[in-house]
Amino acid sequence: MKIYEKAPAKINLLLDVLRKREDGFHEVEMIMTMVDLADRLEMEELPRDSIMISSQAGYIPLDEKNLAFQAAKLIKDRYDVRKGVYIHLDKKIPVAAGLAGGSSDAAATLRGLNRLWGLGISEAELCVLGAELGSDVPFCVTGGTAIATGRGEKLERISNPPQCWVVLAKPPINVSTADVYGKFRANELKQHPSKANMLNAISHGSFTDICENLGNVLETVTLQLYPEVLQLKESMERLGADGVLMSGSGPTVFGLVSKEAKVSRIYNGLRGYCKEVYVVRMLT
Ligand SMILES: C[C@](O)(CO)[C@H](O)COP(=O)(O)OP(=O)(O)OC[C@H]1O[C@@H](n2ccc(N)nc2=O)[C@H](O)[C@@H]1O
Ligand SMILES: Nc1ncnc2c1ncn2[C@@H]1O[C@H](COP(=O)(O)OP(=O)(O)OP(=O)(O)O)[C@@H](O)[C@H]1O
Repeated sequence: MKIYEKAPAKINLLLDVLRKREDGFHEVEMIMTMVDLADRLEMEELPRDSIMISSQAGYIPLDEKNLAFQAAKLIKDRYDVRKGVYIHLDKKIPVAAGLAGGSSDAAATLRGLNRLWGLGISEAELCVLGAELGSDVPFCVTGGTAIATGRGEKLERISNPPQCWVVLAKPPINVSTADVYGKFRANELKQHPSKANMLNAISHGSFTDICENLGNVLETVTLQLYPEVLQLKESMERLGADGVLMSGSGPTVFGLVSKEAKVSRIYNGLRGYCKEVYVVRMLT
């Protein structure tokens, strides 16, 4: 039997860091949602007890370093499954982009193998397993729109923001999440984004207020390290996006756009100097 799972990319509408914890992670407050740029995973049982990964993307690891491999191994070990699986990853989400591509593949693997092997694991338990693989994985298991706290693994589901266009642009640089958190200084922060205002905007379905209250404190690090990310933000604003923010630790910048008529102008303007530009919809 073959099964398929979609692994969508996430964006952070709000990302605040409260403090560094004793375990080295940071206590965060985030509001996350999904967009319809997605990897596609195909999973098929193997006649022997092993995990095999393939992908059309030549630039990701296909061994135990792959997050989908790690997810398959975790679920096999924890539930004592003595079966093998072949997983093909059709990568569409850019890698190391701040869009949780690897985390979403891991989450899709957990959901898919739960189905393929009929394990009957609850979504809450899949999230607990996911947290062992990475801070963004639990949110990728549930999807939707959520407030994420703790190191990102504690989730509270909220209503989806109103539908809009999302233009994603990734400059050709690789940003390490660990490096960005490592350089972040909470005590030097002048302003925190307002979670209350963003929640109010989402609950009222106010696109304008959502755009006004976007905020990501990790921009203080990534924009300093990589001025091209700041330039990309400025270009997107100049080209007419309604709200612009860096996603996660970057370097991808997203622009929220309400009117379809504006989208092609922004896309064409960015494509002049940025090769990786995507126009997608919010997943609602
Ligand atoms: C930037 C975000 O993508 C926003 O959604 C996440 O906070 C990061 O999620 P992630 O990539 O799944 O992160 P993990 O794989 O768990 O951690 C990578 C590294 O980022 C740092 N890290 C991550 C999450 C967190 N709350 N505090 C941290 O300090 C740690 O140094 C960790 O070693
Ligand atoms: N299935 C996978 N897809 C993409 N990258 C993977 C995968 N498995 C492991 N990796 C490795 O993980 C690293 C981060 O890739 P990923 O695309 O998940 O980053 P990201 O979008 O910045 O994630 P996040 O937003 O959660 O920080 C890369 O160095 C990549 O080689």
